[in-house]
Amino acid sequence: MYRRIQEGMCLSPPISGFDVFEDVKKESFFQSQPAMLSLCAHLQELKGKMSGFSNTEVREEIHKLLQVSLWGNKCDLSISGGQDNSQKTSVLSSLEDFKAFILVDDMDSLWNILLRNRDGNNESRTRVDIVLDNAGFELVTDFILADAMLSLNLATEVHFHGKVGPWYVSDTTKHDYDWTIQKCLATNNKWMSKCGQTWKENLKKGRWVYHQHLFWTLPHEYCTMAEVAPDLYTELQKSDLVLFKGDLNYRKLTGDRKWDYTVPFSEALRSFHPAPLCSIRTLKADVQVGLQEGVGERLSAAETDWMISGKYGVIQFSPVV
Ligand SMILES: O=P(O)(O)OC[C@H]1O[C@](O)(CO)[C@@H](O)[C@@H]1O
Repeated sequence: MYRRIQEGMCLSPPISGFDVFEDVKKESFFQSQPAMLSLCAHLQELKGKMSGFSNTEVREEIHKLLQVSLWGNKCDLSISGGQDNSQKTSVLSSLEDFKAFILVDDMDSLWNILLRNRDGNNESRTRVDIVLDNAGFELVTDFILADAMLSLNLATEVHFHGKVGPWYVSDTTKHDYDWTIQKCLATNNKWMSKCGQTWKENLKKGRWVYHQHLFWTLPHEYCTMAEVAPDLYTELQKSDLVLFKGDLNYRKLTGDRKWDYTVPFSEALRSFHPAPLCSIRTLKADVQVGLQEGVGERLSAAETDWMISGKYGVIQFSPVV
């Protein structure tokens, strides 16, 4: 359907470059602004005190921001049919309450990779890639996470991957990416504006890099990437850690199959192992692997819509196997 819409636009010059979802995406950004402001203030405060942080404190902070980025994935405009689905309240203050809804949390595995950079010598490089999902609140949570990873010396460069055109209503395009940074920079809130400034500089200095590839809007499951888009697979192989945001990425990682809940994530990925990777996803479609014995059955008995409501989430890691 999204390709059909895109095709319709492409065949209608002079509006072939028009994003039919632009207005709802912008509206969702503005409606989430109070929640974004509190995150930006939190990040700047963190930067002010992090020089004396122990590794344990750094771990705790980055774990918090990973969870913020996870819950940011609740805000997509395809699950709400384009209706307001913005973040109205600060996520940070709710993290403890939300913990029970994280079905898999592989933070330890992520930490082992990120710690290598922090403990390494100045010449070591750690590249983290983020395969983006929704613009609006979720994108800002991804920026906050990426900024913190650089500032806390857990990574040296972050590469973002976006869509070539409008997709699943709110998915991030290059225009959304640049627009969001520019809007943050131009706001009259000092913390948000400072964030926007840093993010613009990160791009200029090559600490942040934006990529786009047609593959992300093609129907292929990711285990075919090496064959269908070898250039993209080779690009991901340069990464130390690839974070896949959102539900649709999870469906394509696991091939949207009816896996048993307990099948290991690495197995469900089949031949897709370009680099260590992690899915950060709230559940909106009926595929889930890597659960402890009995968890899926227990949830199914208690809540018929647990796999599609966006209430549950995973931070699920796979090493290169
Ligand atoms: O933005 P996300 O997290 O990838 O979610 C997209 C998901 O939303 C839906 O369009 C509706 O729930 C799913 O079909 C799709 O997997």
